[in-house]
Amino acid sequence: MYRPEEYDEVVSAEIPNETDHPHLHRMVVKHMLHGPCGELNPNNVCMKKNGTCKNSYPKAYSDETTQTTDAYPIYRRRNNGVTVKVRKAKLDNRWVIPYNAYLLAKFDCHINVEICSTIKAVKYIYKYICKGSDRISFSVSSDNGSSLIDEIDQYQSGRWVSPPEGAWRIFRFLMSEMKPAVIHLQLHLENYQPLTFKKKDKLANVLQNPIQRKTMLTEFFAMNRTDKAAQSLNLTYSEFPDHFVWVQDKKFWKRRQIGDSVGRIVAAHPSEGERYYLRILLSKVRCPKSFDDLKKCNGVRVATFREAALLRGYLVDDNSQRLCLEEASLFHLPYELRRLFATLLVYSCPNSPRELWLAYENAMLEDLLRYNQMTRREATKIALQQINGFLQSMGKNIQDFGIVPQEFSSNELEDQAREIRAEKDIIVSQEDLDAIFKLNERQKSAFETIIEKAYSSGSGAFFVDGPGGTGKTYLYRALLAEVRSKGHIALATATSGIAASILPGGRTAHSRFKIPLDAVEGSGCRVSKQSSLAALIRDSRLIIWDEAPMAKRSAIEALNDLLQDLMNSTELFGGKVVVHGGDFRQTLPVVRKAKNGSMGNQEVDQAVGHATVSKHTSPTWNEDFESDDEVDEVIFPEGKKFDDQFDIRLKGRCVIVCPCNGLGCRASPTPFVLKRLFGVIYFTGETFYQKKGTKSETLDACITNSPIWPSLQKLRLEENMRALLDPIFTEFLLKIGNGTETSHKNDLVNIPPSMLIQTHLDKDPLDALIDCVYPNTQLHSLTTPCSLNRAILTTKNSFVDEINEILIARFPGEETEYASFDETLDPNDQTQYEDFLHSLTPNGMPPHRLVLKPNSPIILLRNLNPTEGLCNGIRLICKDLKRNVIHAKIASGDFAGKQVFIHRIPLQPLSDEDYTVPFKRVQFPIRLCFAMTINKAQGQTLDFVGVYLKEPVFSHGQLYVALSRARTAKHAKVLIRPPLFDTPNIRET
Ligand SMILES: Nc1ncnc2c1ncn2[C@@H]1O[C@H](COP(=O)(O)OP(=O)(O)OP(=O)(O)O)[C@@H](O)[C@H]1O
Repeated sequence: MYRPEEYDEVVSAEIPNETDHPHLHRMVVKHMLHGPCGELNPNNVCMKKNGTCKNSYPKAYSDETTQTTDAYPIYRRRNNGVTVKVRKAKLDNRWVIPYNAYLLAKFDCHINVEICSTIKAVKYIYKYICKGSDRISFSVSSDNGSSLIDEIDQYQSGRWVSPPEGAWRIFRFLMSEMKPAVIHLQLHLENYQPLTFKKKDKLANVLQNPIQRKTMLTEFFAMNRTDKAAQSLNLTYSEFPDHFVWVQDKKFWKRRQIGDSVGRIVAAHPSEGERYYLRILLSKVRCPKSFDDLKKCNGVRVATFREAALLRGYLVDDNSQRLCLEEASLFHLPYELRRLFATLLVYSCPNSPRELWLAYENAMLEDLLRYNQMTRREATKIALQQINGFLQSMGKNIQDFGIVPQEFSSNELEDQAREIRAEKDIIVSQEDLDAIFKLNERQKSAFETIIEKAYSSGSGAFFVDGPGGTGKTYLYRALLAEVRSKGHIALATATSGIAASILPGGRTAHSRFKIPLDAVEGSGCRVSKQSSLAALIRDSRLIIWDEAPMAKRSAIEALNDLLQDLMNSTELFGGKVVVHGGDFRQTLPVVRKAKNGSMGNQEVDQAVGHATVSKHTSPTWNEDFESDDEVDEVIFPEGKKFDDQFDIRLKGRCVIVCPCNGLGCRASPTPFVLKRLFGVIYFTGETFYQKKGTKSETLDACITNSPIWPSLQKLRLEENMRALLDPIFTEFLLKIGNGTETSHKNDLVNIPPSMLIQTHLDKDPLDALIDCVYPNTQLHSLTTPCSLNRAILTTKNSFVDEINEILIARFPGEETEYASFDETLDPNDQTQYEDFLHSLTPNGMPPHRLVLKPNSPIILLRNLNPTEGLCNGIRLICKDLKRNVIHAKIASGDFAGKQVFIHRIPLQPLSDEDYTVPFKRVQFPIRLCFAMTINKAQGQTLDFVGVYLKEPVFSHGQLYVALSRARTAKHAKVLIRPPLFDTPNIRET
């Protein structure tokens, strides 16, 4: 479909090379170029009245192909100086029309090619096939300047059949083909199927003819009733065409022998009512035997498909908060019920909180009335105070929800001493007290330095730096135990919820000090000087902030300002003893590439780095990298000079650089991973992106750039305590961590063969890995929950899902399926994209189809209520799986053993995720966690670690994090797939 005047065909310099396209070897490849237009040829047919090309040629140069938010991608057009002459004009890469070299070479003719880069571009597949030069509008006019203009008369629509099309039509060749075939599955309510009949047919006969009444849907039900194969396959309606073929003339399904197809139930709009709800049921319910069967669930029969969808949990029930509390109240855990009520208020925004409170007031007061023998007023006051406490830890106040009865004044529900009492109530474990005497030399020296300051009432600001496993957490626990056991207050905080949950009484620093999540320079903590929190902070002897390198420096500076203000002192941190800690080696969250300049969520909204790099000074760019716009210059640590060996290897799109382990160099994040800088390997994470367009903000973001940084006393831990039992393994880990392990071409490092799963055995290697990590005895022990201190770690969420699916199928017990309700933000998109949205599992979101069994391990994906242990990354064991609430037990960290309720919440993909259809998913914020990503495992010590490398790790740092979760080499197994010869990062010796 082209117009010869518009496009030219030339042999261009951009012939794909042999490595990219081995099949093109020695073929002459022609490329299509847009004919010269604009200044080069103002009369070209593509020119619009305003003097621009209607196809926007010449396009801009671009180093890489990138996907844009609208339909077309921006293709790679490198400014490599190569030009070709076309009709006397010199054209370069900006004029090349998207092409496929193979097709051009094979058919030797013009063939336009576009990449359908987004779901919104799919329409082009259909549009381009149906549109074209065979239909035109044309006008006939004479040159004699006749004044009468009759547009209707003049304009005609004509159809032009070209000779090739004529030939194809005469010979009945296929004009287009679609593979695999998409089968449109009929959708109709009972007895509402369309009937076709001829004029002369008698209606009574038509109605009585059983064949006439048959449709794909009625026969799908019939097959499920009668056909053994259909029953054992247990399929949904959309899956049915994968295994059966519809015979249209005889109207029956027969077993598929060859080929494949995709089943799509025809769309129904929510406004169609029952037909829409029938479609929801048909897309989810397996092996339904009749319309009536769809209306039954757990022995209950309802009257409508809507009710059935609600009953099965496929729709958000207006009543869902009530049902959730109803189900949770059956467990008689009133304290937990109060916490659940508070999270429901915050996350599910009920229409009438007061009615909800009144309906479940009795259940929520049960323990206070029965065991504490309080009056009803006293019990209500305590319950509301507690609920207010939960709400306040989530940044809300009970007064915002209108549930407080009039007889209570607002002051009455503010428990002034709550903060201090809660801190004093923290139980110091014997284990932590014993740790004080088990500290190694470095830990002991750090411990004494810090404690000496804490007891002398002198000021002290520290940074505890040590590779993973050197006992930083162990040291913090010993410090907390020492101070608390003497009756003093010690505040334990961390940047992320999961790190906070490992510390006794740990809270995220943001929630503890009320630091705004989007803290920018000068933004203050929201703590009033008269509040109980202010009193608590003033009273504290010690403040610990773990994972400080992951926090923005503005947050740490905000704490400094807060303490100076509360203590009326200009000393650093108001003269308090504050211990920061962390490990610059591990994979660190970095600022993501955010659309519209907005930041990602708190946990990924970080940036740490220690050098910036400029395009002109960088000797070797890895061409695979996305973009280098953000980089201006290299700032090296003092005394270090640029080294010719300096190799910038850009893996993924990551940002962490650490030339000096965070001690002393200038820090500034860049969108690159710098490797081998001054003989040290630097690390990066999987999916961290540089936020675009706000470089200066990001450069400023990290702790090492703060004026506070030089004043922090650095305490170093060196001995790896996690792997103490296996010194050879420890040494190997440290070498990987420090980048001194011998690496080969493409940064390959050798993994000791004893740690590898053999891939040449008869057994499927993934099965072998699974068996190592979860031997049958572990998986099938119904009495004790599956051991959670084991995990398979891998690089991507898609691999995590693959392993979780295998393991949940093997796990004993009856499965419960929770389907999410996915809603497009634009209601008009709902019908079109609903099925597509179900297929997505964006980063940090639960899947559409969540399959769980009692005792299966899960991981929480949101900070529901960190103060109560419900933080992002915490692992739990499912106990009871109710329709609207999951009763679970916290399995790790300081809150291990605590029973909690989890409810559905609305979740949206992070704003920086590139989803063309913005949507909201209502689902339980959890995932299975037999397997998890390496990044999620950071900071945890595991009894057994399986590392599944379906693709190479993104960096040695990631490998280091994965392996260092184990204590000995015996407790870590690595499966490298595919076999290693061409895997870039890891190889077997
Ligand atoms: N002095 C010690 N004596 C005995 N065991 C120790 C000691 N120090 C640390 N450990 C143990 O070593 C393991 C790793 O320690 P810890 O988790 O404190 O390290 P970390 O530096 O915080 O690691 P990461 O940075 O990976 O979170 C833990 O199992 C801990 O109990």
